[in-house]
Order: sequence, then structure tokens, then C-alpha cells
Amino acid sequence: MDEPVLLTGAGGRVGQAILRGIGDDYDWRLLDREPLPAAKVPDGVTDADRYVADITDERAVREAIADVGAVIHLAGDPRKTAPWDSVLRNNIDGTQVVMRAAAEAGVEKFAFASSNHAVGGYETDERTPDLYRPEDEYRLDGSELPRPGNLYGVSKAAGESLGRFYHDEFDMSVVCVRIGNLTKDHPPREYERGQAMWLSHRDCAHLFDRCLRATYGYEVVYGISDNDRRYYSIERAREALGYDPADNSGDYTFEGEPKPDRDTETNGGRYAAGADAADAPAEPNFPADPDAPSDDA
Ligand SMILES: NC(=O)C1=CN([C@@H]2O[C@H](COP(=O)(O)OP(=O)(O)OC[C@H]3O[C@@H](n4cnc5c(N)ncnc54)[C@H](O)[C@@H]3O)[C@@H](O)[C@H]2O)C=CC1
Ligand SMILES: O=C1O[C@H](COP(=O)(O)O)[C@@H](O)[C@H](O)[C@H]1O
Repeated sequence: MDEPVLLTGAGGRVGQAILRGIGDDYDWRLLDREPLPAAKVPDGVTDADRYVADITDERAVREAIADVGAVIHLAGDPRKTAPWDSVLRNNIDGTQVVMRAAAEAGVEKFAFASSNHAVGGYETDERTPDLYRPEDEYRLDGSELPRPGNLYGVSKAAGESLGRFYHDEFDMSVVCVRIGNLTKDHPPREYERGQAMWLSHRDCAHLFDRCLRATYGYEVVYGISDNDRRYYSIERAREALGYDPADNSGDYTFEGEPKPDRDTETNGGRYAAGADAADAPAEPNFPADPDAPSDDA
């Protein structure tokens, strides 16, 4: 892609996983409401390509989006316990502002960070915990209706609907990636559900790279690694995007240690020296999620 790619929420966990993996491969514009320290910015991204702005600020978003070829939209409140006023503003209104600006500017491709929580309601008492185990064959494949388990999930389902609308009305290519659980270096520890939906950093970067390179219309795909435990199919991501994940939470023990007989070289990041510093948000942007696993960065 010759034109710049706008990455919203660039300073967060997902944004940094993407930039550490494919930061050298595109001409980026980075937008975040928090200023990005140098350790979070790939070489070659000038000050002029860094936007400190809220995604609900229409003027700032239109300026950042002018002449870009693609958008990866991550900015928002990622907490599954987020209250309605926050998801309404940051996730629903913010996504509407970014998608509308993209569609009106003639952006070709738009990748939206949806979430497993858009379909959390499928994890019924009858299905769990078997659902999280390797021998279970139940699969969601992206063709099912959203079934949010919380208001955060509702906001992600709303984002998917906005994507459908802007694809149908403006012919913008839109892919909604229902991201599982991104953690660095190892799957979530002692957490069956998290291990079933693990997305490693390098698979995350590769998946969004495919979102920028593939040809598609409107897609809903799952963003997880090639885990033995899973209840999300990655077939659609393979078919529509050419996603070919490298990692598998089954290569780790339940405690998150690499199994000795498996290849678990997962951390192909380019900012080796600054990786730890770049991993944690400089400041918490939302109050901490009390249910969040402590090793989730
Ligand atoms: N980390 C994960 O495992 C998963 C993440 N997601 C989604 O991926 C996206 C990114 O998540 P993370 O990187 O984990 O979150 P994060 O909180 O680490 O990063 C979000 C970034 O967006 C920025 N931001 C938030 N609201 C903003 C606004 N109104 N205007 C401008 N910037 C704003 C924050 O400053 C932050 O740098 C979110 O939309 C989240 O819902 C979905 C599923 C799983
Ligand atoms: O959407 C998200 O999902 C992941 C995984 O959910 P969890 O219920 O297993 O914690 C979460 O870590 C992330 O913060 C959130 O944005």
C-alpha cells in the first residue's frame, strides 16, 4: 500500500503489538489522545504524522484521515466492565466519527478492533467450561449474530454494524476483527478461557498486516492464534485475509511456561530494547478493570 495508514489507539497494547511487528512496513499516521513517547513510535514517523486527539473530535479526525489509504481503528475503552457513558462516547460515537470520516474521504480499507465480548453470550452455563477445552468441537465462525455479554460487547457489536453500513453505502472495504486475548510472550496464565482465545503479539501484527493487504468487502473474523483450545474458528480469517498464525497456546503449560518440546519463539518484536517500556500504557487512560488478568500486557 503506497498511501499512509492511520492507526488509532497507537499507544495501547494492540497498537504497540502491531507497530513492533510491522512498524517498518508502512507509512504510518498515529493517533492517540495520549502523547506517544519516542519508544512507542517507529523510526521514520515524523511529528507531523503523530496526532494527539480524541476520536470524537471530528475536525482532528478528518485532518488525520486526509489522503490515507487504510485505517486500523483501535482507540476506545477496552474494559469489559466499562460503563455505558464511556462506551457510548469512546467506542460507539468515536467509531462513528472515524468510520464516517474514512468513508467520506474515500479510504479503501478499514480494520475495526471488535472483541470476543461481542459474542460473550454464547458462553452459556451449559457450554462452559467444556467450550474452552481442546476436545470440544463447538465453534463460532463470524457468521453468527452478535450476542454481547456486557455493555462493552454491545459497543463492539455497534461498531460492527457501523462497518456494515459504511461498506454498503460507501463501498469501503471493512473487516471487523473479534480480537481474543492479546498477551505478550506467553498465553494468559492458568486461565482456560484466555488460552482458548490467545492472540500472540506476532500473530496480531500478521493479522492486521493481512487486513491491510488482502482484498475483501465486509468481513467479520476472529483474531486468535492457532490454539488447540478454541471455540472461535479462524477459517474465515484464513480464507478472506490469508491469515496464517504461527502460535498456539497449546505449546505452553497451563501455567504459561513453554513446553520443552515445542517451538515457542513468539516475540518477534523489532523494538527489543524498548519493548518492556513500550508495553505498558504510559498512564492508565481508564480506571483499572478489576477483572483483568495481571499479566495481560
Ligand atoms: N487487548 C486485547 O486483548 C483486546 C483488545 N480489543 C480492542 O482493541 C482495541 C485496543 O485495545 P488495547 O490496545 O488493549 O487497549 P489500550 O487501552 O491498551 O489502548 C487503547 C488506546 O486508545 C487510546 N484511546 C482510548 N480512547 C480514546 C479516544 N476517545 N480517543 C483517542 N484515543 C483513545 C488510549 O489512549 C490507548 O492508547 C480496543 O478497541 C479494544 O476494545 C478487543 C479485544 C481484545
Ligand atoms: O475485549 C477484550 O477482551 C480481552 C479478553 O477478555 P477477558 O474477559 O478474558 O479479559 C481483554 O483482556 C481486553 O482487555 C478486552 O479489551
